[in-house]
Amino acid sequence: MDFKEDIRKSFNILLSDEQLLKFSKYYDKLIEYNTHTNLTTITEKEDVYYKHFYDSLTLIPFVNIKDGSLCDMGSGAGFPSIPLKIIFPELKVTIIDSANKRIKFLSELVEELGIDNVNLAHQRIEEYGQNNQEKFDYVTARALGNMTLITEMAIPMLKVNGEFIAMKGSKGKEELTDAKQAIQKTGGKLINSMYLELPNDYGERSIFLIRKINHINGYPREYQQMLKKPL
Ligand SMILES: C[S@@+](CC[C@H](N)C(=O)[O-])C[C@H]1O[C@@H](n2cnc3c(N)ncnc32)[C@H](O)[C@@H]1O
Repeated sequence: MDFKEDIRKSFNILLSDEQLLKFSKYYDKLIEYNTHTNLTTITEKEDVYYKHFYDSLTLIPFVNIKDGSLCDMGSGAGFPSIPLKIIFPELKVTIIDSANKRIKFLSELVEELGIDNVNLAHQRIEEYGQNNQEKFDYVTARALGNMTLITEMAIPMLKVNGEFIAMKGSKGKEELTDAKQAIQKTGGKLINSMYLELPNDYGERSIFLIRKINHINGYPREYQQMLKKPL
């Protein structure tokens, strides 16, 4: 594996020794913590580097995301926001996750990596979103769930002209078709759809970029309502 060279080739980013060390510490911490707390089923070093770290960075060519505020919904063990923060230290990151064990892991991780400006919210996204409207420049979601639901959660938290980046697997296209109404009703507009393959046959991915055009009040609704009557 030549992670540094693959990042340079794919994203035109030359990782410093310090950044490489942060990824290495991230890997070690994830594996050590995973022995007592279930964080990921992917544990082989090369798999973690490509299926988690590299994959988290695939949005870089499509979004101008070097600084500003980013909210990562359902970040789990920190994807995509922590790899992005290692590359772009100026980003102000807020992570929302309802699983306390993941928030606890992340709080130890950011301390050990020595990264600042990461705010960890142990809360349900839709509750956080009701109280934090028009707040972020970017919202990300990777492997979080149904595109219609995550659109309703994400767009209200964006500032007007902010961007929602939804990171999906190989079946993203069908989900996007289902989410067209949700995008429109929450004041968003699909700007770009990207379909890509990870290196070394690690799989297909899709990334959708949705810009907020208007702020519409009343979203996100209560979770049960979102499930019962998807937009
Ligand atoms: C499948 S994991 C994906 C984690 C990570 N984004 C990744 O790409 O590996 C989904 C995460 O979202 C969190 N989650 C799911 N629904 C949520 C909600 N409504 N509010 C807060 N967290 C939620 C779960 O606790 C879990 O950590």
